[in-house]
Amino acid sequence: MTDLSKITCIEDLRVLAKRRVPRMFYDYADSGSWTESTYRANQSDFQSILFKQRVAINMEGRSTATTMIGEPVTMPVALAPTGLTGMQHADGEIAAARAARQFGVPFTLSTMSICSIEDVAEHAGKGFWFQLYVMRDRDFIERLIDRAKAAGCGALVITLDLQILGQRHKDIKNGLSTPPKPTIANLINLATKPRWVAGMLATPRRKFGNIHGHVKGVTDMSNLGAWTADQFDPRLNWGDVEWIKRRWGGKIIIKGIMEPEDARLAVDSGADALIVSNHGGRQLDGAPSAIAALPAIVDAVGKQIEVHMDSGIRSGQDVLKAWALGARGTYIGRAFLWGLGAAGEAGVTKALQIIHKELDTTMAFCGHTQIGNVDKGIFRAGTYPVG
Ligand SMILES: Cc1cc2nc3c(=O)[nH]c(=O)nc-3n(C[C@H](O)[C@H](O)[C@H](O)COP(=O)(O)O)c2cc1C
Ligand SMILES: O=C(O)C(=O)c1ccccc1
Repeated sequence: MTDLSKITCIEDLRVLAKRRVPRMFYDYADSGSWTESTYRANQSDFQSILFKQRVAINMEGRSTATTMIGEPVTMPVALAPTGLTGMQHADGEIAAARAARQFGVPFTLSTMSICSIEDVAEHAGKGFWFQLYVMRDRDFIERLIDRAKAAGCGALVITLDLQILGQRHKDIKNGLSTPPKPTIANLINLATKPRWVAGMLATPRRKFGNIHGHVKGVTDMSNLGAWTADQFDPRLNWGDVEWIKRRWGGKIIIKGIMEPEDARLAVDSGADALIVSNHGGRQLDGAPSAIAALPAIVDAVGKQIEVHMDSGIRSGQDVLKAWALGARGTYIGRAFLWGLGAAGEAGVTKALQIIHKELDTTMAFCGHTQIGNVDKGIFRAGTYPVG
């Protein structure tokens, strides 16, 4: 067991993950597309918003508990769907789902996970959501939807911002694939990651669990970029959301909205929530940060639909800022992936503990004890909105 007692912030988890995770998979997570300017803006725009410090207000009896799409959560934070999570750590999706369940926050499983829906279902709690990527093969998508339903997933998160893949230079240079190819460079790098290798040798799961063995003819996914270009449906549109919603029959969350006009279409689609997101800066480089895009979307549709956000959250302070600007839920991607890479399930738990403590303490310093009462009044005038 790793001693996590000196780990005090998400940045510490990132540094440890970088040491323990093979370079190809560390780089895959810590990448944005092209110049990575949107990836950077996601964080720097959070930092430019300043709090108003209040004093001598009773801080006792604090609570960060609320609901996301009616689901009780201990704080408005869910684990974002992330592809290849089981390559950050052996059986990574199971580890993350267990940590989320224990903490009382939702876990979202990506279509592109290593552990399958069925693998994870045994370990996930009530907040087990499935993220859908729409492929050209509609029969496969229908089966995927049915599998998520059979596994008891409480919401379907439909991602609309990845019909094609934003180019991430490092993935191409590293020859990203799962399992990694036995090249000299990879073998040399793996030799420096004994914990990771030992974990992987103890599990059979190294390929895409929702896809391998479920789609006829799909065996070679070693070139992920080429495979995505081949399989993902570039014609995806709002009409598809309609048939998916009908087939699913449960709660729907639309992921990847950055503009009020698309937010209105998400409302029209009958979704229960939308996620303001630029995919963690991994798709359209040059798009604004998600925290900059959030206020206009809350203004446009916040009374009709639950607005969530992700992209750039690295602390509980960021969660509080998003909440105060109207996000009724947030998602963390890298923040939990780094915990996972650093120390498996315990590392994800650590990430959640860090974020919860930062959220709770900052709320108190801003003069509030109940997250439900927090609004824009916690900000210094002139430091928001950003962008
Ligand atoms: C390594 C990685 C893989 C991802 N894979 C998916 C995915 O399979 N499906 C999806 O909808 N979003 C995916 N995303 C985007 C996340 O769901 C989320 O929008 C993003 O990570 C939020 O930004 P953050 O990492 O700064 O918190 C991925 C993000 C990362 C970092
Ligand atoms: O890497 C990603 O951001 C992502 O969503 C994805 C896309 C295609 C395959 C695997 C993951």
